Amino acid sequence: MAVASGKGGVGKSTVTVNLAAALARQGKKVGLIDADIYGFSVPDMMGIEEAPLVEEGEILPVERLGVKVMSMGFFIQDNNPVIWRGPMLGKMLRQFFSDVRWGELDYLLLDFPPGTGDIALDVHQMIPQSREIIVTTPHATAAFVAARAGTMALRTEHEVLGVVENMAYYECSKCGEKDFIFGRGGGARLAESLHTELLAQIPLGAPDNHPSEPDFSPSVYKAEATIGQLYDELAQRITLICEKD
Ligand SMILES: Nc1ncnc2c1ncn2[C@@H]1O[C@H](COP(=O)(O)OP(=O)(O)OP(=O)(O)O)[C@@H](O)[C@H]1O
Repeated sequence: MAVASGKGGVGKSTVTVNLAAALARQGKKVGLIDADIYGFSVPDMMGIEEAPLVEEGEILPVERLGVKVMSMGFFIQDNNPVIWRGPMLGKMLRQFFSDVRWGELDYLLLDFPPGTGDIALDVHQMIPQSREIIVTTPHATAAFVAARAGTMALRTEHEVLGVVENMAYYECSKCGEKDFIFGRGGGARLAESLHTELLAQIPLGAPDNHPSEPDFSPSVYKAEATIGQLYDELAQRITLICEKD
């Protein structure tokens, strides 16, 4: 299941790690590939500091919050940039499928790089049966650019499961009033243009986590938080769609 976006910075990685954690909370066996090879951020978002172990020539994914994670970030020292051309990226990604001991999984999530570049195309060709979730903000431009990522999925005959509108609104903690800071309706319009569903609207808000907590994951909302519950509902909707087939 690939998570894609048009523009960068709309929260695609945040949605991927939280959806993965929510699926794991439901007892699903979940893997996550950080396929954003230039802009990897999943290890940092999940607070993973350890490197994966290698056993009998296979890489063991790092497990966090019940999610098995693999990222280019595990093989890069000191936050150095990845300076590779397209074919190398595809090769690396292929290794994430072939040389990693995933074990049995119910869901393997892929955090795509933004846009419709080499990696997105590689994955489309590598796993033709993959399904896709498109993340956008409510802003008209973000939704317009995201439509291209959605159209790419449709052209490569990937099923689009639906749209997640992130940063949909800000809810005042005192009066509960919703403020639609980035505009309204981008997610719904995008879903309509792709003939799919608007799966969730996630508001603005930082996770309430502290480094002293065990398994500290800076970008993962707790299950009991309002946004954590929205991710649980998103995970339920997705399992309903996927498991009815
Ligand atoms: N609902 C939200 N509320 C508040 N901050 C958010 C929310 N969603 C994402 N963010 C923050 O916005 C920033 C961008 O998010 P993220 O890295 O997930 O976006 P992205 O689309 O994956 O970016 P890129 O395309 O550059 O990889 C991060 O700092 C993240 O913590």
